[in-house]
Amino acid sequence: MLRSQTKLFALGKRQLCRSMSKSCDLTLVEVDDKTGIATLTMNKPPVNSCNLEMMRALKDSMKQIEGNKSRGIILTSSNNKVFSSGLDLNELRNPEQERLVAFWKELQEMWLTLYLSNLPTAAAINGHALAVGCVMASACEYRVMLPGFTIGIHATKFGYVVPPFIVNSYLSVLPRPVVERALLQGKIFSTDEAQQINLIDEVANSKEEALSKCASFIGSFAEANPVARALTKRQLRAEFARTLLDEPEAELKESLEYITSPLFQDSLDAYLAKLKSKNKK
Ligand SMILES: CC/C=C\C/C=C\CCC/C=C/CC(=O)SCCNC(=O)CCNC(=O)[C@H](O)C(C)(C)COP(=O)(O)OP(=O)(O)OC[C@H]1O[C@@H](n2cnc3c(N)ncnc32)[C@H](O)[C@@H]1OP(=O)(O)O
Repeated sequence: MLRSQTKLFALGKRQLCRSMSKSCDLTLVEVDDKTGIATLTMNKPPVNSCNLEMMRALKDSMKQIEGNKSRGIILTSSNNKVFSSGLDLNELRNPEQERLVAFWKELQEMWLTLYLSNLPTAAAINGHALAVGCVMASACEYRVMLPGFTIGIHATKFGYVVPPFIVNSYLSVLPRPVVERALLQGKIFSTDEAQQINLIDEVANSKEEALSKCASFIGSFAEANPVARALTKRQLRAEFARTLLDEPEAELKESLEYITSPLFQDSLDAYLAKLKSKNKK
C-alpha cells in the first residue's frame, strides 16, 4: 500500500506543502502570506477520484492547514474539467476487507475533518463535482462554481443507496424537500440549476475569479473571534455529524455489509463497464 507523506517547502513568500504518493502529489497546499488563506488543490489525475491515499492526503492537508494557523481553506482542483469524480469506484469493486475498512474509515474522517473544520471553508468548483465530489463541496461553507459543469449526487441512478452522512451533507445546504427529490432522482445539476436551488452560492467565469470570490467570503469573517466562530460552527453542525461522531463503527458495519453484497457488486460491475466503454467508442 502506498503511504502518503507530507513535505513542507518554503517558496518565496508562500509555503507550499504537498501530500505525495509514489507517482504524484495528490494534494497541493499554498498559503497566501498576505491573506493567510490556504488553497488546497486536489491533484490526482485523471479525475480526482477519491481512493484511500487521496482521502488520507486531503485529511492530512486540512489538519496541517489548521495547525499552521491559516485563516481559511479554499478547496479546488488542478484539473480544469473535473473538481472530483467522487469515490474511486475501483476501491469498492471486489474489495479486500482490510483495505475496504481503512478506505471507509478514511472517508468518514476526511468528511468530518472538512465538515467540522475550525476554519472558514470554501470550494472553488472549477469542474464537474459528482457524488463525493459534490459531498466535499457541500461540506464547505461557501461554493463558487464555473459555468458549463455539473454537480450532484447521482448514486440512486446507478443502484447505490445513499449513506446517511451523505444525505446530511446535502441537508446542511438544501431544504429537505429539495434534498429528497434530488437524491431520489439521482439528479445532477448544471451550474445554472445549482445556483437556482442555492446548492452553490455564486458563479465565476474563471478559476481565478472563483478563488477570489472564495477569498472574499473567508475575509468576511475578519471581525469574528476565530475561537467563538469555530465553536459556534461546531454547535451548528454537530447534529448532522452526530452519526459519525457517536457511532462510526455502526455506520462502517452497515456500509461494509452493503458494499460487499452481491446486489451492490453487480450494479457496480455494470456501472464501471458503462464508464469504461464510453472511452472505447
Ligand atoms: C445502507 C447503505 C449504507 C451505506 C451505503 C454504502 C455505500 C454506497 C456507496 C455509494 C457512494 C457513492 C459515492 C461516490 O462518490 S461513488 C462515485 C461516483 N462517481 C461517478 O459516477 C463519476 C463517474 N465519472 C464520470 O462521470 C466522468 O469520469 C467525469 C464527468 C467525472 C469526467 O469525465 P471525463 O470524460 O473527463 O473523464 P472519463 O474519460 O470519464 O474518465 C477518465 C478515467 O477515469 C475513470 N473514472 C472516472 N470516474 C471514476 C471514479 N469515480 N472511480 C474510478 N474511476 C473513474 C474512467 O473510467 C476513465 O478510465 P479509463 O477509461 O481511462 O480507464
